[in-house]
Amino acid sequence: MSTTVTETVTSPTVDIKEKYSYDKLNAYTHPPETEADLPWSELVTLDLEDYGRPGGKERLAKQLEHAVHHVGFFYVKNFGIPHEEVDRQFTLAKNFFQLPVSEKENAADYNGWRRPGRRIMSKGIDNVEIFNFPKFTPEFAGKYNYPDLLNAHMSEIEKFQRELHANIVLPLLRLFAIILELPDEEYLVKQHTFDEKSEDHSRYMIYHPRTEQEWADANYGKGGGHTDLGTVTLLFRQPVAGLQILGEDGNWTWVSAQPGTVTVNLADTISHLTGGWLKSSVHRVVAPPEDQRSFERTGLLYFARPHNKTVLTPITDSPVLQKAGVHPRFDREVTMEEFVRAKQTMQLNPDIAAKRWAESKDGTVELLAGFRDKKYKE
Ligand SMILES: O=C(O)CCC(=O)C(=O)O
Ligand SMILES: [Fe+2]
Repeated sequence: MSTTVTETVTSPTVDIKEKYSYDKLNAYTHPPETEADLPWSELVTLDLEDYGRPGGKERLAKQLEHAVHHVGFFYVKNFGIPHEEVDRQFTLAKNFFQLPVSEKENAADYNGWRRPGRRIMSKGIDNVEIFNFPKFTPEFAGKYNYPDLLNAHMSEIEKFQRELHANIVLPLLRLFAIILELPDEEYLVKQHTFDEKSEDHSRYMIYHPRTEQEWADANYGKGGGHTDLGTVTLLFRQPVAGLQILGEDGNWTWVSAQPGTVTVNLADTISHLTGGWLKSSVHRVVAPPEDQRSFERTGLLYFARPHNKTVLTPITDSPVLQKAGVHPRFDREVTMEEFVRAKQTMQLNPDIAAKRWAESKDGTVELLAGFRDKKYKE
């Protein structure tokens, strides 16, 4: 047996793994639930355990039909990720946001760290800090300098992202295909395979507490109604209330924190692919009820998107869409890549966006090829 030098060399990876091991981090715990009596949204809960059973997909599709056409929001449970693994992600998020700015600011562009004060609001600046992880595919490998805290746990962060995609996003896309009566149940899955280039990302997010004056200056978050950009957004249970949905009746209701669930909302792209039949839901995050206002609100999210090359015209071989007589949303062929660019130009450049909204006469702004974004009532 040859002697090697490896036993005397300390690997930096081993060092950071030791330095940032979970027992040395500040453990995340959920803040207590609110006692406030709020108008809660009534959302269906899909039990994904049923998905693999005979007839399960069909049962779940039936259960989901109304929600995806009329509400745009629902919960899923039993998605095969142990809650300890989810809690570890919350702990990494908490500890990441506690790092000094000098350690956070290395990462760049849409992915990586975004400091508070960047998001567009009708009044005031935002209190939100974000870290986006692009997909763990070769296009993004080595593109960002992550802080050591995250590097120490990168394989688990990747595993978690891949599980969200495989255990939740793909099964939901098959359920949508069943609802749309597509001849190929894999139709949408084929536009969302993990390994091909797309701008999916997982996200750590924190809403910092605001003073009463800051909330008043920000109009209590009531101007922040928006739809998300992609296919579906997954949002882990967060007990600090704040998320609201705009219903078909024009009223806002609050999304409650159901234990063991992920909240799912449909977003713009799946709506484009179905000419608006699948509903991209309008939502916003407002000031938490008074008994929760002093808490940080930590978010764990996944934003699913189709491949960049996907053309966003309505699917042609769906009897459901044919019967509904849906129309394209754009006046020419638009790819996902173009749509992402157009929407992010508005999201990441508050000055450009504010100017365009100010110039708008009817509360809408043309985003791309005849498709208009609109502001939602407070
Ligand atoms: O934090 C939440 O509850 C929702 C966040 C959200 O709507 C978004 O990031 O698009
Ligand atoms: Fe959103």
